[in-house]
Amino acid sequence: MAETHKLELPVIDLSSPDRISTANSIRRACVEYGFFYLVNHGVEVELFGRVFGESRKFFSLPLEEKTKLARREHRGYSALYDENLNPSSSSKGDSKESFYVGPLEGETRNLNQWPSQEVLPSWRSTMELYYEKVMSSGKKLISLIALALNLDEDYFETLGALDAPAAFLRLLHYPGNVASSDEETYGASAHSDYGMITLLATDGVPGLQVCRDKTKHPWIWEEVPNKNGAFIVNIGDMMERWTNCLFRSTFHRVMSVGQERYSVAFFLDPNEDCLVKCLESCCSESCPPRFPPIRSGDYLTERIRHTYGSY
Ligand SMILES: O=C(O)CCC(=O)C(=O)O
Ligand SMILES: [Fe+2]
Repeated sequence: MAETHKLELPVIDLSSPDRISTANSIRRACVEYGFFYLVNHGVEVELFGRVFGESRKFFSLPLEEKTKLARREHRGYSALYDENLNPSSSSKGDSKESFYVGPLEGETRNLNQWPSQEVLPSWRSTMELYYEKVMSSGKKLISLIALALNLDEDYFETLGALDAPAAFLRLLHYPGNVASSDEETYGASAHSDYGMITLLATDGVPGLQVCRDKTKHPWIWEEVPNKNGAFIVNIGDMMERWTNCLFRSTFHRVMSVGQERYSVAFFLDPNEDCLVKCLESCCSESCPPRFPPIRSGDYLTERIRHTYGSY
């Protein structure tokens, strides 16, 4: 792989007592990059270790064991090449396998699929704990994002966006040894995330790249190095729409570096019934709303259907 420039993303401290200055930094980061590192977020390094350990155990199971939990209702196992985020780039699909965990509360909680207790006894409790902890960091971050948008810090809460949020945990495994024939193989081909915000943890193996200006051709890709213990946070398309394109949902991809890689993404999306309407604080006479209001659930279902061919 040709040398790519390493991006120095802004670092946001979630526990800083100076919330106004933190909110200002978040605003700059979301306008300029759509990506930043989040530190002092409250999820312990030890828990990251356990989540990556359990993830490795699951993906090491025989394929027929994993296939018993094949993805249904956007929960469970999705095998290598199942997903093609960018159909125009490679016909084969992305060389990654993944596992989705959906909301742990509310009516849909029973749709989750779990590896059997006999095979992986600590798996479910580890993932549930991680889900809760990242959710709590994510909610704190969203109150700072509200401040960054010149809104009350509980704006999204009051709107109901954070009641039973449609948040999905996604464990990812890039085998790294997939023989690349004549076409380039992507771990994850170029895409932007669909939702509000994503909090990503990786095992430190490189490969994540962003394209800061998708309108400029040819696309220029820059590497996002891992930062130990930090989340890599990015803005999704729904948030871009909500902010009338003030915040960017930045294109990114994962290149295979010939090395196995694990990562864990947490897609924090609002309650399905939440209406996503361009925020007044992001609109003006010279910059009117660019999108009509849309129900969050309808928007996401449509996007997921487009990627997988079904929900
Ligand atoms: O694995 C990574 O580093 C990124 C994964 C990603 O972009 C995604 O699942 O949306
Ligand atoms: Fe992504």
